Amino acid sequence: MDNAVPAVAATDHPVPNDAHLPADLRTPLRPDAFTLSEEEKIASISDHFREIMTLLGLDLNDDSLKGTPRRVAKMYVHEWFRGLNPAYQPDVKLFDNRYQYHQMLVERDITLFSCCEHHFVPIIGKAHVAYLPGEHVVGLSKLNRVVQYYARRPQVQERLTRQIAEELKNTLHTNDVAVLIEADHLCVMSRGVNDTSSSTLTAEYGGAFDRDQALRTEFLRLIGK
Ligand SMILES: Nc1nc2c(ncn2[C@@H]2O[C@H](COP(=O)(O)OP(=O)(O)OP(=O)(O)O)[C@@H](O)[C@H]2O)c(=O)[nH]1
Ligand SMILES: [Zn+2]
Repeated sequence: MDNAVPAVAATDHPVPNDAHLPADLRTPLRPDAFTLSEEEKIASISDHFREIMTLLGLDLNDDSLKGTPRRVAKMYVHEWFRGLNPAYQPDVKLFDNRYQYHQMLVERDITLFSCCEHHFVPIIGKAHVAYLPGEHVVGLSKLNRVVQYYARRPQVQERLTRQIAEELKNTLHTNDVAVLIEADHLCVMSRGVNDTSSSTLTAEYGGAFDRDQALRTEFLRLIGK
């Protein structure tokens, strides 16, 4: 269950997030990012969100509104931004490639829900990932979990794309990885330019996908591009 919350405090995992990624790909975090427990973060975010609602002029005594600050705080910590907490880093299991399957494996149309770090509104789309198996194959759902872990943070699409690709290279022990993301940014659709028809595509190609145009073309064909 993606949204299940393990009974651990953030302080149980005081390792810096993304330490295994190249420095330019790490989500910018404060050194004290993991000193508060999840419950302490929820309590404090809730207080601050109550203040925002009050400043907007809303009456927090209203039956429908009074639970909103804590609702939003829980949503931020447990759902939208759970990927900031290394406790939720997926445990990716590899299996021996007993079948000697060495062609491309594509996991396409992975549901992607993220949040624009400039406006804190949703980014909604799909990720398509592919790799060339060597000695090992990966459990399929783990590809979706890696996408979701990095998506559930304040993001820009370019960094998200490269974080997923880098993580897959590390865990699958191969550079032969492709990631393509197509997404709608609510900051573009619902405000600012108010464009509801444009969408954003980003791609990262590693190893053979970078070198071999035919392989890239095949990947794009398999995901329907
Ligand atoms: N490169 C990139 N830009 C993004 C992403 N998400 C949002 N943005 C852009 O971030 C930019 C922030 O620009 P600003 O000019 O500071 O913000 P703004 O005044 O709200 O800009 P407008 O959206 O044009 O109204 C905007 O152009 C957004 O479209 C993303 O994933 N990648
Ligand atoms: Zn935005």
